[in-house]
Amino acid sequence: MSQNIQTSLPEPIVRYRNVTKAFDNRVVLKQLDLDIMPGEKIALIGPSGSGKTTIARLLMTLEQPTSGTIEVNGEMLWHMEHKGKLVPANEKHLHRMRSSIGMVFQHFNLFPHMTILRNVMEALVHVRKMPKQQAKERALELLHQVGLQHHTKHYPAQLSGGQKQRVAIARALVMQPQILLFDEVTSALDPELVGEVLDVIKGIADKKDTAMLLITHEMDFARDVADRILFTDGGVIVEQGTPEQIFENPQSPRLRAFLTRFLKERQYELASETAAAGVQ
Ligand SMILES: Nc1ncnc2c1ncn2[C@@H]1O[C@H](COP(=O)(O)OP(=O)(O)OP(=O)(O)O)[C@@H](O)[C@H]1O
Repeated sequence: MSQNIQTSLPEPIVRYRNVTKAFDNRVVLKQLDLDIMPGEKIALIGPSGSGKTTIARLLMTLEQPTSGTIEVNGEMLWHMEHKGKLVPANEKHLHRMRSSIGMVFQHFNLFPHMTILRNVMEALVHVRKMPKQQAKERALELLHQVGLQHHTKHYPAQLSGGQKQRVAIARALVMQPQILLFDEVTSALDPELVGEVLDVIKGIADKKDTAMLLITHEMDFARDVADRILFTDGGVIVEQGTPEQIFENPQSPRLRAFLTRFLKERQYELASETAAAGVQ
């Protein structure tokens, strides 16, 4: 007797279709097609100005596409149904869609007048309308997870850059987003603080089934964390693949040139660090 077993592939949680973005007639993203699967970890690499941040800002509703569509969980981000027709999204729709997406920025964006605990609780209480005690418990759990359980009463100004960034990560995680966006989260940090933030992100990537879009210039980190790497240049995805494919067998001349340049810069940095250490 044959059994009719139906296997259905999971649906992407994010779907960019033919998305173009122009600023003042200057096209910075060209006809982007991208699916992000549930739990998938994607690293976006590429030269400065290649459109990486724009990809994330479009999803975060900080920018609107010039053309094309973005769907989250099968629902249009920038459009909504009204009387059976698709109409431009209103603020309420955008707000609801945004609530399943978390973002961590380069410059932390913490509230300076609030304690670390309040910073992490704030959105639970005011956006999710969660009772304060429950929000506090959830926030404390997250602060523990990022290793800041002893700093809950401190203010952002009392923390190092790495600690501030870990608060920002806890604040994004506390909302239990389906997808987390990290935009160059270590590029404003002193080199000695980079590792602690990358370790926290790696820990989250290993433990949680949250999808992640990581924009990074840290190639070793991208290799460690990502399931898939996208290389963008000139507003298009030039090449994509597993970390092994991208770093060990790059196909396009643009990606090869980018990686070569990156390696040279890295060697130069290492040589400078070694020379500086020798002088001390
Ligand atoms: N609000 C804006 N107005 C005008 N131009 C913009 C705006 N935001 C981005 N751009 C331009 O769009 C292009 C792509 O920028 P984007 O920040 O997406 O690149 P990126 O790959 O993230 O670069 P980086 O690695 O330097 O952050 C750049 O040329 C940038 O100057």
